[in-house]
Amino acid sequence: MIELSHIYKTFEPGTVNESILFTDFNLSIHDDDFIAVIGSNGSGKTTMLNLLCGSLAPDKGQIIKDGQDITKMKEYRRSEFISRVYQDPSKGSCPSFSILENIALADNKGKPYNLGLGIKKDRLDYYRTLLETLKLGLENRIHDKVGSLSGGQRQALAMLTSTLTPTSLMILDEHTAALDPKTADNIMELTDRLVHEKKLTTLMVTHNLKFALQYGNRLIMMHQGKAIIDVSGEEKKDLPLSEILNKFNEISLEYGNSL
Ligand SMILES: Nc1ncnc2c1ncn2[C@@H]1O[C@H](COP(=O)(O)OP(=O)(O)OP(=O)(O)O)[C@@H](O)[C@H]1O
Repeated sequence: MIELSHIYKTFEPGTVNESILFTDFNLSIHDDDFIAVIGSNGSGKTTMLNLLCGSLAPDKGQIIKDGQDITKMKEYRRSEFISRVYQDPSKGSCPSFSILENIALADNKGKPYNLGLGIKKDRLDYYRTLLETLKLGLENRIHDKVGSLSGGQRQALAMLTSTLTPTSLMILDEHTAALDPKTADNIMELTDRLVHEKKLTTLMVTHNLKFALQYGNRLIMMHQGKAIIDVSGEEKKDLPLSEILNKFNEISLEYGNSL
């Protein structure tokens, strides 16, 4: 379990641009959670992910993993057990490396490794088998540079590489937002399959309400640094789209704009 406990975060405190975002924010992510996070722009979704990954420190509060306080743990150390797939497909892989090199690098995350030593035949066969599961024909292109792949292909590869080694939390940061609708559907199906096959604890931020309702066991809606909806199980399954749209309308009305 990973917890954000009594988190406070203010940006640019004491200046005219001061922005108080989190005031005693709490979130417990359980091991069997696949959480879809939705919310208005500026509601704090990315900041929440950054706090979990360690790219941002809270002003007050703790981040706890399985009872251990990791608040002060550096981001690179947390990356050993937290993986993140970004909105921009170019962020999840190295374009000047081949597909094979990218997979080998991910496979050897945290281990002393030298690309010059080469990749053993049985490992190569294993990587090909993994690539076959993506059903994109990438297993026949293992020596192609990743920079030559489409956004959808790169995102599929990023999903594969980020789940190659055991991970305690997979963070999906609007990972389908830059893809066309059909490719986004395919990546979501792949995501769902990997989450279930590997029993991944997953936190997915999305602006796609269809995906948020269709996938995951839990749905959280953020607004102004608070979780204004947090439903799971049957309650999530029964949640009508109209209720979410009404909430968005209420939020929007606060700012003087109805949907
Ligand atoms: N580094 C920063 N400096 C100043 N303000 C920031 C910083 N990062 C975030 N904020 C502010 O915190 C608030 C929440 O931002 P955040 O990016 O977490 O929202 P979000 O829910 O991810 O939005 P979006 O859906 O637009 O991506 C916003 O008001 C934003 O301007």
